[in-house]
Amino acid sequence: EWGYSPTNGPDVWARLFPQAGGARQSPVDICTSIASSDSNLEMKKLTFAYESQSDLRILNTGHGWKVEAPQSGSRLEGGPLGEDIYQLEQFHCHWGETSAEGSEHTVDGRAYAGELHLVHWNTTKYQSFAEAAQHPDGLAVLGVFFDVGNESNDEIEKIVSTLSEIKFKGQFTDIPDVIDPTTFLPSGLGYWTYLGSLTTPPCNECVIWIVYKEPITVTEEQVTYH
Ligand SMILES: NS(=O)(=O)c1ccc2o/c(=N\O)[nH]c2c1
Ligand SMILES: [Zn+2]
Repeated sequence: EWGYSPTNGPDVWARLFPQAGGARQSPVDICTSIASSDSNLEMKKLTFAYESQSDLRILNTGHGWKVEAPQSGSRLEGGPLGEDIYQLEQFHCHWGETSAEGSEHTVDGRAYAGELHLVHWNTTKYQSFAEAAQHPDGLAVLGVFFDVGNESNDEIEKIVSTLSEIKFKGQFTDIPDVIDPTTFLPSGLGYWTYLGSLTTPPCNECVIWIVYKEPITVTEEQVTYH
């Protein structure tokens, strides 16, 4: 089973998952000095139409939590996504044992306490998430960094408050509340974008990454697993 230890971590993933050795692998370190601004991206604003989600299930993935949002009406389009419509499939987080680390992307070498990924797939061109994941423009993932501060994030609280019911990998439970994914987005909507991959096996090179520059604030408890 893949993981993050020296014997099963990213350096050996390519043995089992050949795409992990590819040319557009994520995550990356975002070097802000060489990131170029693209004027026509500003023209085609990134727009999202997120609906509040109910009847959501949360899964302990063994590396964090994942909330499935199948058949959700939440859509993403514009910006670097051309003319295609991308639909929210799931959102999940990556975090660490301390708030000093946990994010997958880093910014000028700096890691954040965690990172939320809102995973969308191209419903204009493909018939399923699995099919979309086989194509270079199949997925669009929004990355939002978590910064640790004094104010807790109410929407994240609705999620992490259920984790006590799914202590072990592979366990599911229902989220009783309604979740509004727009509340996960920072107020400043500036982002970096690049063509990359799934950050975990099978590491398919199918992701248009959109990483927001501004982190959202959560508390220490909300972003470290115990
Ligand atoms: N962490 S990530 O790049 O957002 C991501 C998104 C969807 C994924 O599906 C996966 N296996 O089926 N890995 C994976 C990683
Ligand atoms: Zn992820």
